[in-house]
Amino acid sequence: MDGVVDHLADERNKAQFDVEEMKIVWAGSRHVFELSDRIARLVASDPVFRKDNRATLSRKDLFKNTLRKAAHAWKRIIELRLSEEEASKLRFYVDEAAFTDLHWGMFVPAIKGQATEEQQQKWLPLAYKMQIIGCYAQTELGHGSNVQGLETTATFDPQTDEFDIHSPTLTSSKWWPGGLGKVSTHAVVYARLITDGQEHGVHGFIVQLRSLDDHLPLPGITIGDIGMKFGNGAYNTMDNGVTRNGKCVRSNVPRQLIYGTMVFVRQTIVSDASCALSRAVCIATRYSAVRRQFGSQNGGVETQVIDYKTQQNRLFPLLAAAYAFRFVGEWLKWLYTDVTQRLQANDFSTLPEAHACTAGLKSLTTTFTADAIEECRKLCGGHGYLCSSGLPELFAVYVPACTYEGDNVVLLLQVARFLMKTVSQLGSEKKPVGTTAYMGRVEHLMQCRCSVQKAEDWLNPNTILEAFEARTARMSVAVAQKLAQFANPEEGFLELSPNLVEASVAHCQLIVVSKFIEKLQQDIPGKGVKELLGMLCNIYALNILHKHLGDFLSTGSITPKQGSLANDQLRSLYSQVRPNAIALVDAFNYTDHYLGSVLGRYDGNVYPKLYEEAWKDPLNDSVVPDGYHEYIRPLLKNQLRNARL
Ligand SMILES: CCCCCCCC/C=C\C/C=C/C(=O)SCCNC(=O)CCNC(=O)[C@H](O)C(C)(C)COP(=O)(O)OP(=O)(O)OC[C@H]1O[C@@H](n2cnc3c(N)ncnc32)[C@H](O)[C@@H]1OP(=O)(O)O
Ligand SMILES: Cc1cc2nc3c(=O)[nH]c(=O)nc-3n(C[C@H](O)[C@H](O)[C@H](O)COP(=O)(O)OP(=O)(O)OC[C@H]3O[C@@H](n4cnc5c(N)ncnc54)[C@H](O)[C@@H]3O)c2cc1C
Repeated sequence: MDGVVDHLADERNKAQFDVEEMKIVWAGSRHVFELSDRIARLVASDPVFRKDNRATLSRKDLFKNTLRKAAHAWKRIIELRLSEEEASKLRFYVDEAAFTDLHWGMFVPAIKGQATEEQQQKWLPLAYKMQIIGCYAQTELGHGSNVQGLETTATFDPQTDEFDIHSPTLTSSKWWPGGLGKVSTHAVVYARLITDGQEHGVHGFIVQLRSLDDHLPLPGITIGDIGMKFGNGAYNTMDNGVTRNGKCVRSNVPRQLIYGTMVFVRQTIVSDASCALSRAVCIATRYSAVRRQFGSQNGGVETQVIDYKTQQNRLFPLLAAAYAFRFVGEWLKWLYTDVTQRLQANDFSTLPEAHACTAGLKSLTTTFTADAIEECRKLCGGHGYLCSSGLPELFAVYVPACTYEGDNVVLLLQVARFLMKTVSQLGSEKKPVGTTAYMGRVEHLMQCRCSVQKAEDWLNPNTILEAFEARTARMSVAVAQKLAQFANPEEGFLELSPNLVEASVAHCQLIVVSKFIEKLQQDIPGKGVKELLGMLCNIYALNILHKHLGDFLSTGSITPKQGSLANDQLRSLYSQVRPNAIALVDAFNYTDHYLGSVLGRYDGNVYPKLYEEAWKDPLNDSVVPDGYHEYIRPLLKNQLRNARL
């Protein structure tokens, strides 16, 4: 900030905690912080990675520019001999949806997780050196959610020792896979395995799509892009593809791990939610401190909009959620690593829980984040609607996360199946463990009474936890009892699916709250850091309680009076967080390049930069617009004539 006026300096001076230590907590470790900081600056200082022109480029120019960036990123990775961790951070800070996301994020993990040793030895070195580029081709035009309903077939021909991959219908065309449309040379294709005329369910196959010499599709394969997607710029940097296949390569697949790549990616999506959410919150918080409206007396300064309680009531729960998702993401990563190690030892016991947690938390965090980005746009008033605020593009790029890698409702129904199974086993030998361990105390949770008598009582983590556990246990048991009344359980499941989804949401919210509370039990150094995190944890929990008051009241988990006291406590917490708000978003350590927002600039110098940015629009290249002579002038002349008549 040398030589630059910091318009947010007063705000930064108000902070009551050690921001540098908070940065380490946010990053996860000092090592990750230092690495991220170094790579973020490297990307920000490289002109090839500029992204301020995305909204105005045509689809073709946008796409070519993405290819250029991806090639440049790879060049820098090789030149600088970056490690896998550094390379993945570099792609993260380049911040542009591209085929590389699918190559590194799904193709490589699918081979690592599902291919045999021999197949891995053949394909992984090629993929690691980007001598082949891969994608994940599961979804078809006719089926996405229902994976068992995929139509593409893979028929083994013993004579040639090959699999014939065939899309027999229009609806069996692979439709959506990122990178497939224009770039990928290979794909992991999901298809129904047929041997000796017998079907064996859906399996993954590594398929070569394009020639490595001239990039033309191999014989029998038709490929293209599926067309423009939501938002200008945004996800249109990605080629999402359609193929219809002819022939191809080899098999792999240990049966239980077919869905493993989805578990892996859902886990990464939870961490990613905290990134997208924190980014939107950082923009809205900084701008809310800069923006002033009303409240001036005797010509004095007006009120910063961040000081309005309504602004705090909308913004601070989002800030708290960014931290909450960060910590639950850390925990989920641990859970995923643990289940992977167990699977390698043929221990499948924790797979259902890992599936339920990744599916449920993916759903919860992406739904919340997509809504929150839109809320941040509104929190920035009119200027939030400008592309230069960074928020429209962030929303357009982020919102499909509610759909890809499993539609969020479909995923919650998976959690519901897991919950109902857990409830049905209560009282049996099989004791609930892990995230459902609280169900083991179901008798207590069904009748316990919340002890809160005054607002401060809501600051006790055990009180919060018990209220959340009682709410979830009671909702789950109630829907399980209703299900038991149906002669056909599947029919009951369909009929009661809205209730089941609500119970799943409650269960997932409980996981997030409990993991935040567990985080606070760790040793966290730095003046005031733990105190601030404690406030955010309480805001996250009490805001959910407030928003879902109906659940807590209808299950009798709390009384109306206790609900009202929770709200009083929330207001008090907002006042305590207020002086720390700017420092709490500074702790995300985002560069202005990564934020990509005039409103969220670190120095708060919003107005001159907004003005400057507006003049850069191509429409302002000429004072009189193209089209004046064809369309405006004749109109004006006609009006003149009409007026004379
Ligand atoms: C590091 C960088 C990361 C980069 C990330 C880049 C992101 C880029 C952006 C976009 C990429 C997007 C990619 C995609 O979208 S890929 C396509 C994703 N598709 C889906 O997610 C489809 C969703 N559908 C399903 O997952 C399933 O089919 C289903 C679970 C909804 C339906 O299953 P069901 O009807 O129950 O039947 P099954 O026979 O299929 O299941 C039986 C049994 O298996 C359990 N189970 C299901 N899924 C899993 C799983 N993933 N893991 C473990 N177990 C699973 C299921 O619960 C049943 O169990 P049971 O009740 O005990 O029998
Ligand atoms: C940007 C983007 C990138 C993608 N990238 C890839 C990729 O790389 N590779 C790939 O293979 N796929 C990819 N996909 C596809 C994606 O995985 C699917 O679109 C997703 O899984 C949802 O499936 P669907 O489209 O079949 O939705 P549908 O299942 O058709 O959903 C339509 C509606 O029906 C509801 N619904 C469906 N089933 C049920 C049920 N059982 N009970 C209640 N409601 C139900 C859903 O909630 C939703 O409201 C991508 C999609 C997008 C948007």
